[in-house]
Amino acid sequence: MCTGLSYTTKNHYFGRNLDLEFSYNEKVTITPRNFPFEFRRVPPLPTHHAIIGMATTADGFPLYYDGTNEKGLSMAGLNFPDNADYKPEAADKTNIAPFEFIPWVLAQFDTVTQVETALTKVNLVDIPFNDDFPQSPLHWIISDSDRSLAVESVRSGLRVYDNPYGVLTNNPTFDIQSFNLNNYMHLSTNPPENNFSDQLRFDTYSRGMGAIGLPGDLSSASRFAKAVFTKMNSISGTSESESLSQFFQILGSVAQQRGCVRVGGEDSYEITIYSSCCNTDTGVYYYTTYENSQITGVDMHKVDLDSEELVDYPLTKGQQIAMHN
Ligand SMILES: C[C@H](CCC(=O)NCCS(=O)(=O)O)[C@H]1CC[C@H]2[C@@H]3[C@H](O)C[C@@H]4C[C@H](O)CC[C@]4(C)[C@H]3C[C@H](O)[C@]12C
Repeated sequence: MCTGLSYTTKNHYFGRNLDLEFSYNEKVTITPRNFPFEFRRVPPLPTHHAIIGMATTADGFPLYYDGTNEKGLSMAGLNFPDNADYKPEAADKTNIAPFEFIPWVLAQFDTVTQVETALTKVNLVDIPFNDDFPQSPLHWIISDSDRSLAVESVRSGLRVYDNPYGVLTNNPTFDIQSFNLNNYMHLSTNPPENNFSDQLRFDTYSRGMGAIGLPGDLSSASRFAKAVFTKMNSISGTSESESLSQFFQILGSVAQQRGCVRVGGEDSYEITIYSSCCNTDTGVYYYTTYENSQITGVDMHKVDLDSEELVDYPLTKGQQIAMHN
């Protein structure tokens, strides 16, 4: 399971939790403007926008999980098992393989609205990267500082939804996730009032009772409701420290602790492998990992963005403890 998030204070921030039981050796990866992007079915992009994000590089190609370009456009792929349905090549369409989708979008577009127009021609074609990296069932959140989309290639075709929450988790499809929120409209950040019966007296014995009923389990439908509630009610100052802290707190509200979600075998548990938060205005990509609560940052503008070579930074994974004595 995963959770993607877009959040605006003075600057715009975009990131995600990556929840999985193993790692593909992902690194913070910068693709500079002259890295030659080649695609399977559409023309290459020898020059393009620079990108920073989390990726596994294979055969020299950056397989992005999430990323932001130098114009502030961002995109993340999240698991979408049994619903993702990629198509055969179509002659009248722009045929993009799923693993190319993030690079193809971030390489050339500046805004969500531009992407939305381009998506009317896009066909997510069923071409895997190679035998070592078979097809992933994904859907995507695409955001800028103004708006977000959810993009899903399902049996009935490519579905592009306006995403007013700036949140994406996993199954079910985005229309059902949105509909489910109707069940939570009674939740409040204020103390509850007695609508139960005027013949009974109740005691608001604890703070937070207005949101009793907000799910706390780790299923994707529950994480969606929880992340939307937390984000929509989120209040923070506008400094970098306050904004970043709030962003990681929202992601923390739906993080996965080892032991709570068993997958497959005896000792296999899904955990939040990393949480990321990119300041999309400054191009600084911040992350924490399961065992490294200290925020680590990479500034895309500190490398030569006109070069042709990928630059990557292995994750700092152990705790960085600041001792007082
Ligand atoms: C599984 C990851 C999403 C996290 C998530 O939702 N996990 C929940 C798993 S489950 O529902 O509970 O089973 C996704 C996000 C990005 C994906 C990766 C990126 O798409 C980049 C490449 C793409 C290649 O086709 C496959 C390997 C891969 C390296 C992908 C592996 C995997 O599918 C990733 C890492």
